[in-house]
Amino acid sequence: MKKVGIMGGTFNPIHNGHLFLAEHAYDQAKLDYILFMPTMNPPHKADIDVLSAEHRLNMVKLAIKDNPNFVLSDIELNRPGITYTSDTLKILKEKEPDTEFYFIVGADSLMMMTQWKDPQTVFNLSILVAGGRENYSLEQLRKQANYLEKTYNGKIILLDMPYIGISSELIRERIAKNKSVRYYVPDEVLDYIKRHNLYT
Ligand SMILES: Nc1ncnc2c1ncn2[C@@H]1O[C@H](COP(=O)(O)OP(=O)(O)OP(=O)(O)O)[C@@H](O)[C@H]1O
Ligand SMILES: O=C(O)c1ccc[n+]([C@@H]2O[C@H](COP(=O)([O-])O)[C@@H](O)[C@H]2O)c1
Repeated sequence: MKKVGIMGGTFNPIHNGHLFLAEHAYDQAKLDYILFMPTMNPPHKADIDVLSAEHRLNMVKLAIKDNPNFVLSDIELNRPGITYTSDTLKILKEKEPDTEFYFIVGADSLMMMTQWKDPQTVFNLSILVAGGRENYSLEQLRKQANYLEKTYNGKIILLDMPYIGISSELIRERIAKNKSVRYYVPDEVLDYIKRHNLYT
């Protein structure tokens, strides 16, 4: 059975923490490849002024272009309205019923999952792969993973990986303060941000 990862995110902008998480998921869940899937109208971020989908998409393309295991998916960008993961998984599963999907998240997303739309469908149609993030202890993650597995009869793989203290918010703040974000994002993403004068 084909095993396909989904790395969903607002990617405002994509950064090395996302790539690091995806690489560990690829390796530890033994995935065939990973779809990088930028959201159009991210749930829970509707009130935040998010950069245009075009810029976010272009930066994702640049960040993953050298890795043949990372593939861009624009299916959430082509859907109007708020894009919920349960709906996306239904579409993907209908197209490829024999593929096993692995939805990749960081700790903050895992902690919020009971508030997602229709988490039961997410667990029915995918295996969750979760990586740690600073501010969340392994103990907290294990507890949440156990709770979700029991409540939704789901499966969660907790990744063994070092925590990377990078967030898109931190990058936006640093750029606004004229601080370097070199090595926070791939060099080509950095060039793109500078060329288009983003987040200043
Ligand atoms: N440094 C990181 N380590 C592990 N997971 C991460 C990291 N950064 C982001 N993620 C995960 O990647 C997914 C997409 O994240 P998103 O695009 O919202 O980035 P973010 O850095 O959390 O953004 P923001 O700071 O704007 O909230 C989420 O599931 C998030 O938990
Ligand atoms: O479906 C939901 O209700 C839902 C709620 C919050 C987040 N998500 C998904 O989780 C991924 C990470 O979200 P975010 O907001 O941290 O970028 C992204 O693919 C979102 O579409 C999904």
